Amino acid sequence: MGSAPATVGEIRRAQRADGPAAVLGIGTANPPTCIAQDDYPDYYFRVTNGEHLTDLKAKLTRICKKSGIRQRYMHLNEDLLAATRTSPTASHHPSTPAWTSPPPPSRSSLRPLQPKPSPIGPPGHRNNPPNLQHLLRRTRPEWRPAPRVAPGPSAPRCPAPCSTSTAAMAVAGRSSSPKELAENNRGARVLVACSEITLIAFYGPEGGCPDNILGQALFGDGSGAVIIGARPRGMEYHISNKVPRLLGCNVERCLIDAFDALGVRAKWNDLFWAIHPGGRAILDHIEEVLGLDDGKLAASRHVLSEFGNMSGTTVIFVLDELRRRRVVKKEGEALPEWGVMMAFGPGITIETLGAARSR
Ligand SMILES: CC(C)(COP(=O)(O)OP(=O)(O)OC[C@H]1O[C@@H](n2cnc3c(N)ncnc32)[C@H](O)[C@@H]1OP(=O)(O)O)[C@@H](O)C(=O)NCCC(=O)NCCSC(=O)CC(=O)O
Repeated sequence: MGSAPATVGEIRRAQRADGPAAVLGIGTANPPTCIAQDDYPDYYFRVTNGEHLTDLKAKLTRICKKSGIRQRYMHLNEDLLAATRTSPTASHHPSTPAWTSPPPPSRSSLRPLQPKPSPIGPPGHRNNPPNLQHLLRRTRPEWRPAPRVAPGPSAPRCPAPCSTSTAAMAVAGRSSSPKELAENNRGARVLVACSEITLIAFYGPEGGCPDNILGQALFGDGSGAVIIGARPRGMEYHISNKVPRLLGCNVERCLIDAFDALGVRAKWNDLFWAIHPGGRAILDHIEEVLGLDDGKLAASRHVLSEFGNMSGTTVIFVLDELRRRRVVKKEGEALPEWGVMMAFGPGITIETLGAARSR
């Protein structure tokens, strides 16, 4: 006898995610040309042949100073202007350079928009590129599903340019919103991508029309993307009290393997140490099992004391602290040639790196 067929309710429950949609990853990118806000008035009036509009330039300078903006990134730069400029007389305004249709920002003009791993996320996703089922992209002036990636009903439309990312992420109850896609499709990962470029609003200064100048002082180019999915497993700390001892029992084996691979015979007290200070007891156990002298783990203890355990970031702070300590070393003190960088993670994992000091 076969089992009873699944009910419609069971099928729908199986298709849907169990939890609410959440942002699982965030990525941002900007074009490589960065212009300091203090330099912008000179740059703008130079490239637009508007130096004679001294009052307007003074106005832009005042606006820039009060803008709270230190710098902006722009795809449009002087190389692109020079390459696309046609003739000075072809412009709409006498001071406005004219150019043929500039190319859209190429992939290579943006740093890779690799979504950063989120501190929350389903197992196996922390360091892996997500498997995306849906892509929503911002196209002026609306949000639409990208062709072929998210077939089906239209995406929600969010016409106000500055709020599009937020609106596109927040809008609920409409077909094909990221929230709907994520919650109605178990395991779905939705990429919401937004890219803004000032190129289409870049024009020369109009004498007698000071209103327009503000826009030239505010906007910059940037892209952002978020990955939305449902039922991420929130990160919870379950740290066994065996961790310090387990690490203590295994570090020596890891160190031997790391230095054997380098062909280096190391005495532990002859090394410098950058250990992830996961907890004071971990440092105590490692110090004890390796018979390390007092002070060998001082940089790790200092970072733990001053910053706590910042997970993966902590060991970089330790490296920086070692560098700082090297600068203020005592007269005649010999610096170790070789050292160890070591960090721990869930599982339990131990990552070990033997490295030589640069001269
Ligand atoms: C927590 C400690 C500072 C406590 O210091 P001591 O062990 O010297 O003190 P102690 O034995 O008197 O313990 C003090 C109290 O802490 C409690 N305690 C100790 N270890 C615990 C644990 N793992 N979980 C929950 N409670 C714990 C004890 O029961 C005790 O409770 P009571 O007072 O009620 O009796 C230390 O054990 C420590 O540094 N542990 C290592 C923490 C760790 O594993 N970090 C790795 C994080 S993961 C990581 O770093 C990697 C990553 O980010 O991915």
